[in-house]
Amino acid sequence: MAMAASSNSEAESASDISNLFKPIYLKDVPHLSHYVPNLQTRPNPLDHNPYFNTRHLRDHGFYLTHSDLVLRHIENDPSPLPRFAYHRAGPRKLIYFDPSLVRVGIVTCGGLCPGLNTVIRELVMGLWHLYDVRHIMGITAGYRGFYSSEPLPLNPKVVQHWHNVGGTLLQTSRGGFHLNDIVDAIQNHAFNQVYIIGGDGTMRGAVKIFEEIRRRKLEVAVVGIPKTVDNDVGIIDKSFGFQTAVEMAQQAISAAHVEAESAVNGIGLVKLMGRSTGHIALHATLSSRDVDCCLIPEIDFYLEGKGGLFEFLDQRLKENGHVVIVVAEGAGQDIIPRTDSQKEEQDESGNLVFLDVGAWLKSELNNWWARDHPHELFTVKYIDPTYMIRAVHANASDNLYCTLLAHSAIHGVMAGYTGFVTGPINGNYAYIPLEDVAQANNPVDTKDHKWSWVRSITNQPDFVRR
Ligand SMILES: Nc1ncnc2c1ncn2[C@@H]1O[C@H](COP(=O)(O)OP(=O)(O)OP(=O)(O)O)[C@@H](O)[C@H]1O
Ligand SMILES: O=P(O)(O)OC[C@H]1O[C@](O)(CO)[C@@H](O)[C@@H]1O
Ligand SMILES: [Mg+2]
Repeated sequence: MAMAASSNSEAESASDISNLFKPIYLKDVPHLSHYVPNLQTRPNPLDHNPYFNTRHLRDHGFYLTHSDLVLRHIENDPSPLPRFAYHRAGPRKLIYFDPSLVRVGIVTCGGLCPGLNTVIRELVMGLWHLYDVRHIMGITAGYRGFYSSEPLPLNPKVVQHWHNVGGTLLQTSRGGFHLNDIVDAIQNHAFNQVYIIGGDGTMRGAVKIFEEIRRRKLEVAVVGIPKTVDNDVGIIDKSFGFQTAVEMAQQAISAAHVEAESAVNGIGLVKLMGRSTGHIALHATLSSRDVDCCLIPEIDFYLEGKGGLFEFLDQRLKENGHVVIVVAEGAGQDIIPRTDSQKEEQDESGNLVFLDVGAWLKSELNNWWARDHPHELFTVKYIDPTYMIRAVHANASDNLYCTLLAHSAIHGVMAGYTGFVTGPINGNYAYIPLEDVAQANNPVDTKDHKWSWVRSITNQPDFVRR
């Protein structure tokens, strides 16, 4: 019997790994040589850089080749989904630009995120010290800066201390995306390398810029560096600044806990960023362990009745005397009453303006308690650290991440790639088609282990009406 069982399970595990041999499709990225004829190549200047030993042999040398790939899924995925591979980021033996003729434009768009200034600094440092590029310009105040203001000359001396400063010293903005004005400005400034740092909206704009540049057959490489404190950009492992934001959120949660615990029937309510994804709220909840309930945009919730939030809070207050709630800014937007004009309100980029879910919840909580427990003490302390978690400089690990991102972007552009994004996939830096990143979003997967883990430590309801 034992023998039969063991050979059965061996046969099962042997057949289980057949998916490892599914075909792998390469997600190629565009290259300048695809549409610009007769491009000259030259040896990589790293050959003569005293800090790099380019003759040092790994398996096949210091430089990466077209065959160095990163797999999208490294686990044995039993689903019928296809398997994809991306070009691995890093220096190439031959480059497609004469460094003395390179003219760089760097722009930051969208909301702030810890690490923006580090990425800019490392782009400047890397271009200057690795590739001897001397003409580097910062475009000020987002996409509109291309056509509405003079660029800011950047060099190592100017950017030396930028990694110690939050925000973006180039400034940023929303809106102002006028494709032809932007590409005309790129031509007028004779930029041939454009580094675009921003979130999902920025990447969608970058695709259009790249396509227009290709349509005009300009010898200009366009690279996107994904930035989003919400971690809502897909394909890459996570976005820079996200970890810093989660770390900063701990202070708010901890304060909410102290306030709630020090009151009779105290509720500490913390609103964290996350327009369409609850990653910050989820990760902050898991790291803190003081949170009783985490509300995210991916899960609808309701207040009244069986299985609702109030029933859960009632119970938890009876058990513990206090409750800490973390709510992502995009949660509950469907159930907050809106006036007609609020339904229409958009920011300059066309994103719907959200109502303050924290303020609404606070008022609903107070009404509920006054109605159901009129003679008992009750306190809601609402903490909204919104900008405090993103308007800070990057922590050590995000700073390192920003450096690797910037250098990966530079190596890819110098090698002639264009219309791509660089970012880590399974811990390895890769070149990903811009279009794919612009289309991919990254919601919290509420069916996977991480969300189950949240539910298991908070024991909060699943908000499924039964
Ligand atoms: N579909 C689009 N096509 C062209 N440009 C776009 C598009 N969506 C947004 N943009 C432009 O990209 C810039 C940034 O967009 P947005 O304000 O949505 O921020 P984001 O890049 O998504 O960053 P975040 O959401 O993390 O703050 C703006 O200048 C906006 O006009
Ligand atoms: O107030 P701002 O600068 O428009 O930014 C707020 C938004 O930016 C983000 O930080 C990133 O999209 C969101 O979480 C938030 O809704
Ligand atoms: Mg966005």
